[in-house]
Amino acid sequence: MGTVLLSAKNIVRRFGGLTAIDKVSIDLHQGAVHAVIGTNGAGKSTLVSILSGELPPNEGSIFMNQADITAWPQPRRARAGLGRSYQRTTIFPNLSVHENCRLAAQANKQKFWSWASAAKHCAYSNEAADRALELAGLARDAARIAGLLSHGGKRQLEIAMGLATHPQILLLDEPLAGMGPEETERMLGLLESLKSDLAILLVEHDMDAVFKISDVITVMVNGSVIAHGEPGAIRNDPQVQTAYLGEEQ
Ligand SMILES: Nc1ncnc2c1ncn2[C@@H]1O[C@H](COP(=O)(O)OP(=O)(O)OP(=O)(O)O)[C@@H](O)[C@H]1O
Repeated sequence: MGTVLLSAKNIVRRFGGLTAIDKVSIDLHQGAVHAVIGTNGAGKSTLVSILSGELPPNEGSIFMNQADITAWPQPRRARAGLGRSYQRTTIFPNLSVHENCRLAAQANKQKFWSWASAAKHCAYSNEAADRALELAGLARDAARIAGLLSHGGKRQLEIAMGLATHPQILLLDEPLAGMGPEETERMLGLLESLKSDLAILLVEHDMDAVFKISDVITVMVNGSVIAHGEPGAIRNDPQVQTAYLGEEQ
């Protein structure tokens, strides 16, 4: 695995009396898909929100390329190369696929003079959108109205919108939710093709997909990490089998 691009150390997050994240540490490496799995309510989405900067941790630190970004708000992290996709679809359904990507690129690169120029004339964001659609396998759908894409196509578009911001790190929260087998295969192929340049964090309930695509897996139960390692080791870990995989079977 490549360099550590994002590192979180001893993260704690409480909601009132509930400790949703309890001293969780995680390193995301370039060229690797790092899955975080766990039972419902284990704290996976909370962890993603803390890494992306949408929620502050109560304790712990987050580093990106060795800079301490714990106090950075979400837009600053995004500009520095931290992209995320969401559990719910977040596209603009009435705009074209290309326009969605262009706006994502433009929003991430706001300059004070951009208020005065029409977005469609912005060369930077047009190029970023072209590149993202090419990478995400959506170039042929650029002119289609986003709301008319299939469910899988919309999830692909969300990844393309993330890519339009030129991320180094991509945080994906259940990108396979609601997908059929063919769409899942396509998405896994896409993640595989993207991963050499990126560090990818994948929160996902589809265990077949997780074990197929991940280089490293972290298993969470009730806010704590109970195991961390390569897929083979995780599959055979008795504690994981009891706490989580056994429950699935
Ligand atoms: N904003 C909030 N306010 C209060 N409690 C919250 C909030 N967000 C999450 N929680 C609680 O924190 C715990 C962790 O939730 P989280 O959504 O991170 O789990 P998860 O592992 O992503 O679950 P799932 O797999 O069901 O999406 C849960 O008990 C949840 O109810």
